[in-house]
Amino acid sequence: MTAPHQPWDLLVVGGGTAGIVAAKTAARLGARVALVERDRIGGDCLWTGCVPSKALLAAAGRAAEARRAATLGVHVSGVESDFAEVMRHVRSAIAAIEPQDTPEALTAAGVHVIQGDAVFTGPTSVDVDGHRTSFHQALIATGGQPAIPPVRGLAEAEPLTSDSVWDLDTLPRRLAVMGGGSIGCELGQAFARLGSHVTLVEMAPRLLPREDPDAAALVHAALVHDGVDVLVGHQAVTAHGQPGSAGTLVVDDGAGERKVSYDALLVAVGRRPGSGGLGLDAAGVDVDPKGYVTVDAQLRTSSARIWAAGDVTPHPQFTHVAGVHGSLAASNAVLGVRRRVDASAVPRVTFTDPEVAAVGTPTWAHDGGPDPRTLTREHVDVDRAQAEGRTDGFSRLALGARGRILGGTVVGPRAGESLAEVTLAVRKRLTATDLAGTTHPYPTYGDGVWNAAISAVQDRLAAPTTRWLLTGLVALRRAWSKR
Ligand SMILES: Cc1cc2nc3c(=O)[nH]c(=O)nc-3n(C[C@H](O)[C@H](O)[C@H](O)COP(=O)(O)OP(=O)(O)OC[C@H]3O[C@@H](n4cnc5c(N)ncnc54)[C@H](O)[C@@H]3O)c2cc1C
Ligand SMILES: NC(=O)c1ccc[n+]([C@@H]2O[C@H](COP(=O)([O-])OP(=O)(O)OC[C@H]3O[C@@H](n4cnc5c(N)ncnc54)[C@H](O)[C@@H]3O)[C@@H](O)[C@H]2O)c1
Repeated sequence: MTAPHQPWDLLVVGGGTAGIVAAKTAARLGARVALVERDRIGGDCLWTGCVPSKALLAAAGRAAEARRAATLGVHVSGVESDFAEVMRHVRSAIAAIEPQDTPEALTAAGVHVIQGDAVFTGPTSVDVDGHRTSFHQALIATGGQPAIPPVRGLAEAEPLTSDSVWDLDTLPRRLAVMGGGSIGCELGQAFARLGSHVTLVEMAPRLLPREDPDAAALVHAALVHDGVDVLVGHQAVTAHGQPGSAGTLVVDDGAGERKVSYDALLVAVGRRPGSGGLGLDAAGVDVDPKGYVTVDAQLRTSSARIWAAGDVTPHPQFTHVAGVHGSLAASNAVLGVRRRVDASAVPRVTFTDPEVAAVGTPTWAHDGGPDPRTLTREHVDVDRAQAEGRTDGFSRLALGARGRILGGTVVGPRAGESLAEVTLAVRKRLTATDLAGTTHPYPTYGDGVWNAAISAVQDRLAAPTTRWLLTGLVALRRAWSKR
């Protein structure tokens, strides 16, 4: 291995989104940068996460659209999906995006790529497959892996995870999914729409436990409409099955056990951090009890020259967070500046149909707290939704003092796009009046958020003092007009 510039200004461990963005940022700033990746550059998002899941959802969505077209008077007969072709589409989406993330692309951006497994040997050095490399600053961006919960027989059954589900070449007739979070709901809906009989098992009392309950209820209804057997409040107790073959999952809702037979079992109950085997003790890097690398607001670890970003830290596990944090940590590391993480407006989208998009302060009472002040525009009152026959959604804003927009939840087609302005509003501390005074194009789903904001202004106009003032002004004007 050649190591022309040791010690590196920045050595990045992990070539997923956090590592790639960090390495490119540091190189752009003029630093001498190396990135170590043990597998494929691109990480979870490109190979097994966002890209394949959204490509699969797109195919499944087309099938659902074709079936739903009859409600608008368009009759499409014989809708069939060919799983092998669908998976070809998934792979072609990956192939189209991959060139941005190849070793050659990184080299062209000024990053030295080292293929291998990195292990820290001290606070300023790593070993990559036995070769010592030293650094002034390093960034840990090693992501995570799917978690397998300690359910009897589960590990032995070798279930599918979000890592391996993409290797399927035939559609499972019966798919059991453990976990009703983002992955479980997205993939459960996609497989159901493509023709699997899906049973979704979630131990919490509702799907998407981190989202507004009204949003979760709409997703639940949509999944049931797609033919998914949704079992909320069910804990998996035992799995009976051999690797790669049919089996049974025994689930319990507290009142009794029930057997779910499957041809394939997908486990989607969260991820664990990829901090094991990295030699973090030797580097003086602390992890929390769950194994996440602890970082301060500048993304510095407990070791002065080592930083961390992405899924290996306790921050929300999203590609956009990994990228923004990778860039921030890299500039702090190589410039010595003190940029801090801004957690006030981190948007998230679950790409089910309808989509669930949310940002900022929750739009529902949570953690035992009081109901927040919210304003909701149901999509039955949004003209675009009516025109498209897609009224299963809403736009909801959480407001603080003087109408400041603190958060929002949008549910509906392309809700993630509608959320962009709410994210900006939260980050820039805008008020409902700011949003209400901004002309929105008609007819769009954005009308939902706009009209929620307008109703906040209308509520203010209806307050007794304002009402009294306005009535007085109108009366004066009337008197003046009569002169
Ligand atoms: C099914 C699924 C769908 C998702 N959909 C979305 C979505 O729609 N939107 C969204 O925002 N997020 C989504 N996510 C989450 C998103 O994929 C992750 O948050 C993001 O990819 C994390 O990036 P990262 O750089 O932190 O880690 P990773 O992408 O996991 O990269 C870590 C890299 O480090 C390498 N590595 C680990 N240890 C070592 C070592 N010792 N030496 C060298 N290299 C090492 C690994 O091989 C890997 O390439 C999804 C995730 C899944 C699983
Ligand atoms: N659209 C997106 O942005 C997107 C999509 C997919 C994944 N992701 C990221 O990937 C991460 C992992 O996704 P995930 O869906 O695996 O995790 P998650 O944390 O979103 O959901 C896991 C779900 O599994 C349930 N669960 C836990 N143990 C269980 C058990 N033993 N039996 C039944 N249910 C159980 C939990 O109550 C929870 O609802 C997410 O945190 C998210 O950040 C993002």
